[in-house]
Amino acid sequence: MKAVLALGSNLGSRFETLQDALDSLFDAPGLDFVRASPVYETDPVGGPEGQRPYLNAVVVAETTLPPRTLLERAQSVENAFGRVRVERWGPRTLDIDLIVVGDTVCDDPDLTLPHPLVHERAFVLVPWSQADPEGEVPGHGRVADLLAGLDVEGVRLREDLKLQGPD
Ligand SMILES: Nc1ncnc2c1ncn2[C@@H]1O[C@H](COP(=O)(O)OP(=O)(O)OP(=O)(O)O)[C@@H](O)[C@H]1O
Ligand SMILES: Nc1nc2c(c(=O)[nH]1)N=C(CO)CN2
Repeated sequence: MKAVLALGSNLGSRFETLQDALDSLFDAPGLDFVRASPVYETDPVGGPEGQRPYLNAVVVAETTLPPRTLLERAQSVENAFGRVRVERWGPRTLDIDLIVVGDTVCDDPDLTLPHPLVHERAFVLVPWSQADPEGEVPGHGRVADLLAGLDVEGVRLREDLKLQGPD
């Protein structure tokens, strides 16, 4: 089944972190790379004032893994790359969200699918629509239609940055 994962970083070497995270996600069996979106520089949504912009991208994959196993994989990659020792409890350099996993719908606090905020997040929907123009959010409809109602001004293509498929 198809899995769509969203990657974000707003601290440290943001692009390097995204590329390393992508490579690690596909380092073990059960998850096959299909396509990475372009990279976008995006205004932070929510959170504390004065944050740096994020780099965001979306990865489309095929998986045989159950959604929870995929979440564990994503979390272990987050833990491997996701913290810098700037300060204790310092902010994360990497966030990986599961956006959709096939047509799985679940409403557990540990794993909500589709991701509960995807339909309002231009920083996910813009890259997703580029990587997968036919994408759909179960229960919400086509990515392209969801995007039509959103303000995309804070989401800027970084043509100079391109994620490679996993080594
Ligand atoms: N679809 C999902 N993808 C990733 N994590 C999820 C999902 N649904 C629920 N979670 C849970 O959310 C928690 C992650 O919280 P975290 O602090 O990373 O939120 P966040 O990524 O900062 O915020 P947001 O959820 O708004 O993107 C994890 O404990 C995880 O179990
Ligand atoms: N632009 C942008 N804003 C965010 C992001 C993100 O990835 N990009 N992630 C968040 C928590 O998951 C909160 N806000």
